[in-house]
Amino acid sequence: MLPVFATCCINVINRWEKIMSSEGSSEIDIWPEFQNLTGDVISRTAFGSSYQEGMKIFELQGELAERLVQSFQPVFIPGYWFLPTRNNRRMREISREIHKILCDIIGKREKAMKNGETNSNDLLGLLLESNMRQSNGNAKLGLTTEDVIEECKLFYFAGMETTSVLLTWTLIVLSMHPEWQEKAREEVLNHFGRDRPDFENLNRLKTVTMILYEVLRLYPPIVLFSRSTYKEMELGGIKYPAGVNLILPVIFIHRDPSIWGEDAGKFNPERFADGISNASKHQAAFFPFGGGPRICIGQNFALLEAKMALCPILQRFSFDLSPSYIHAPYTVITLHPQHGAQIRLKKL
Ligand code: HEM
Repeated sequence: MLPVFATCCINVINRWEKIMSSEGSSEIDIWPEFQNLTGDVISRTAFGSSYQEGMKIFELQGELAERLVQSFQPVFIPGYWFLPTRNNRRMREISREIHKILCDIIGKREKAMKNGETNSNDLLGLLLESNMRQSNGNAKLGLTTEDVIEECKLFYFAGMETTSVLLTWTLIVLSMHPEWQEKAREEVLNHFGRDRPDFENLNRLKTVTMILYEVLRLYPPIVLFSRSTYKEMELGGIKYPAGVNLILPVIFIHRDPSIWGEDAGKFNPERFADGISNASKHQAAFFPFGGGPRICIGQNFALLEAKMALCPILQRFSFDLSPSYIHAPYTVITLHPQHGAQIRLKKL
């Protein structure tokens, strides 16, 4: 995984260096840059050699998310989603296109695996291999192709959008707080100098980890998620029948002064100096990756990828906000910068 992260990050950094002016500075909207980066990473880790076909999926999923949000009505009209409006038709078209790309990738891979022509060191290979082993020729056992398609779609969306959002807000916030940018750079240079980061030392980056946690607290990529009661139960002194949908408003809890103190709205990574459990009054108050049995399976992947991307950026550039940047977080399933994230980079 780490070589994949490194290759993708270096491609981005090299491109940034190429577009620098002769004075060694330039303005870049890092939001699409990080979407490309995390799309590239997830395509390669999910689909290995078929990553280029996979890249098309993330463009389509981005459009699907935008259209899904557009389709929410101020007033709920039952059956609205089934009407053949332009938006609904396009959404169905996109879903069919994603389905077809995934079917083609899976079909090719299954054929190659049967012929012994491929290894299984990517997500798709692992899913198909474990499926073949489990079902052992019995089509009724194991995952169906549809199951594999759904797993790939989930992995793709969950893994790409969220991490690109995390990286984007991190650079924005470090531009707003140059003192923390400097602290992070110092730590990275102390550990790695100008060299490529290695796995062992990436896990030892304390300041960078505190910064990432504080960004996840203030700008959680998933601002809310839900749970349903499967039986009658009492929560906080209130009885709920089965089937009630409960919303967990991550962003509100992450910014609640009664939990985090009076400076809850301020960027202060120092609060995580003694770990997550000592950062607030309630251990479970920090939950950007959800919780319980359905907690995000990609949290270590995401944090490692974010650190791997931040290191070469801090090693090679200093950065601040462009005057054209407008701070406007808004939600299109994940928490986006509404007008982009224009950053001025300066070569070090
Ligand atoms: C900053 C990055 C990320 C954030 C903030 C994030 C957040 C979340 C959240 C809030 C959930 C729902 C958990 C729950 O219901 O308790 C989730 C689920 C999930 N995430 Fe992530 N995620 C991130 C990165 C990733 C990555 C990189 C991958 C894959 C490589 C991934 C794969 C998944 C999957 C497959 C699930 C569904 C798990 C299940 O339902 O059992 N996520 N994520």
